[in-house]
Amino acid sequence: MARRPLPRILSSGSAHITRSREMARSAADSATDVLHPLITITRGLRLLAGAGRRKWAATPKDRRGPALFLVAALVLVVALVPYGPLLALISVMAVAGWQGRDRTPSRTGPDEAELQRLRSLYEALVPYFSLPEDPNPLFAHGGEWEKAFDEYEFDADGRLTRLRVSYPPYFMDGEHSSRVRIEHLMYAKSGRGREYLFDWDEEGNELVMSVLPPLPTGIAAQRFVTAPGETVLGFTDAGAVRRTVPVREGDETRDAPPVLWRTGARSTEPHLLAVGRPGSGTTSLLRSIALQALPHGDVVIVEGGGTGEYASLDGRTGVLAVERGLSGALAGLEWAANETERRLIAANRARQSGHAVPEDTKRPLWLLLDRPSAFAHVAAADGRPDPQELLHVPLRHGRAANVTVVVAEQFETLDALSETVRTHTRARVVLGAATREELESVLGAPPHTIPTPDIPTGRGYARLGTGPVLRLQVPATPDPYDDATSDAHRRAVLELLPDRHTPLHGSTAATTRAPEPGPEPAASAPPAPDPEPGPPAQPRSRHQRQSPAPVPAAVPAEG
Ligand SMILES: Nc1ncnc2c1ncn2[C@@H]1O[C@H](COP(=O)(O)OP(=O)(O)OP(=O)(O)O)[C@@H](O)[C@H]1O
Repeated sequence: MARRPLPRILSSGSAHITRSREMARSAADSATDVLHPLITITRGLRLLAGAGRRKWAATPKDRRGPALFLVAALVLVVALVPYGPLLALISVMAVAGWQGRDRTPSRTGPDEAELQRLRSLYEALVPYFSLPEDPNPLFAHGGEWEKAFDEYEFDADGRLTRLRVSYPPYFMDGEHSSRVRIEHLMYAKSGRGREYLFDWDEEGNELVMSVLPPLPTGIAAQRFVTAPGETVLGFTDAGAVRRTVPVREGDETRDAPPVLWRTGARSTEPHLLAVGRPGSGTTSLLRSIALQALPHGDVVIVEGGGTGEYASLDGRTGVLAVERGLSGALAGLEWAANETERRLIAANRARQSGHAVPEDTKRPLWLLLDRPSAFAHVAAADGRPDPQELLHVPLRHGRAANVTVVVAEQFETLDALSETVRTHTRARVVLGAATREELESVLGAPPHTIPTPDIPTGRGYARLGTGPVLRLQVPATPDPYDDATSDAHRRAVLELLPDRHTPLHGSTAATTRAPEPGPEPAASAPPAPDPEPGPPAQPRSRHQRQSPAPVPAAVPAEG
């Protein structure tokens, strides 16, 4: 797949380095070619010298004198014979050249163990790829596996890394269950613990199985080079996407293939749902999205888990609220719904009167909800609406109003998500361990790989709308206040956090971390929307509501 070239400013540095590397490599190759005979003779001389040393060491001491005498006599004879020294030199060089020759045996095919693997895989596939009525079966017990496996590669440990299988045209490769059976069998026979890609060519009746290298886990949160409206969800395989972006990994900068999610008015998947098991990394994904959104937009965070994992964002410029309680969540989301409507009306009026759309309707607003299902039960018990109901307007009309909704939920509580959330979140991510059925139910299509059983945190799959299912590794974006976070990652996240717009006092910090014990006073909710599109009611984070603070600088201008 052709890659879109990077902007000159970004690519020129790395292109220069690549050119220099290529020049150095070709110079080294030429030098090796020229010096090859010398290298061979030197290696041979070294071997001869080593053999001589060993022989000398093995010679008993009482025989060393006569041996030395014999050698000296030989040298004398050679020196006296016409052309003796020259002939001796040529002979020594010839022997050294012979001794120093490259003796690595060139492999011409698989060894016995590898052959056995291929044979047993072939035998295992016979029941699936043969029919009793076939007079000339490609797959038959004791048949010729070479005809079915026309390309194969093994790694240094003798395990298959690539295999091209030709199969009979009557195999139902269009049926998902038939494919899955073959993929699981080949996975089991080729060695577990690695991730395999299965590429079915239905036209050519061929299947190529290849081992995928693990996705790099060393990329941490950083300022990614993206266009406005693009968010890096994570990184994927090199051939799977057309773009690359420069990333810092440790001390190195390299180009990596990102999974880019486009939001805003032209997005076809304006909202995202991320699903995973506990500890799979969905909170880190939301944190990563928030850090990328904040330089250009405002963020409202609703944390159903109530564990304070977004405390580092609380009170930062652009973070309009971090809500952990039901009342706060309801207030924040009600404001967001009103704000979406206000933006729509303002933009509509401007268009109708032939004016430019007001700037305050363009600033991206992000609603990040981590486990909103946690509120459903409390809300029902308390006779209050489920906060998810308030997502109806942002989800349905958010695209035109630059409002983006991101929901993270766990598999166990996925049923608690409302139909609106499911319908309108067309960008999907699954992180961590998941069965094929679970992956398919969230992504809408099965992945083409079978993942390893021990998946690193933040590893999963992404699918944007009806696009392909992509492998995904989310950049490490841990909670900088977590003691378990490494110094490098803490620094990386702290560097990206905007300044605080209000000082965080000790008592407030405590309350922002603790889950809300009960319903908050209704007074904390933002005022009801104005009948006319007017100034938006601003939600504030809990500490702001407790101690009235100046309206944050990042709050959209009223209009
Ligand atoms: N992409 C990643 N790279 C490295 N470590 C990660 C990544 N994502 C998450 N982690 C680490 O894994 C742990 C769990 O992550 P996180 O809290 O994001 O998971 P979660 O799915 O939200 O789980 P929970 O709901 O139980 O908090 C944290 O210690 C976090 O730092």
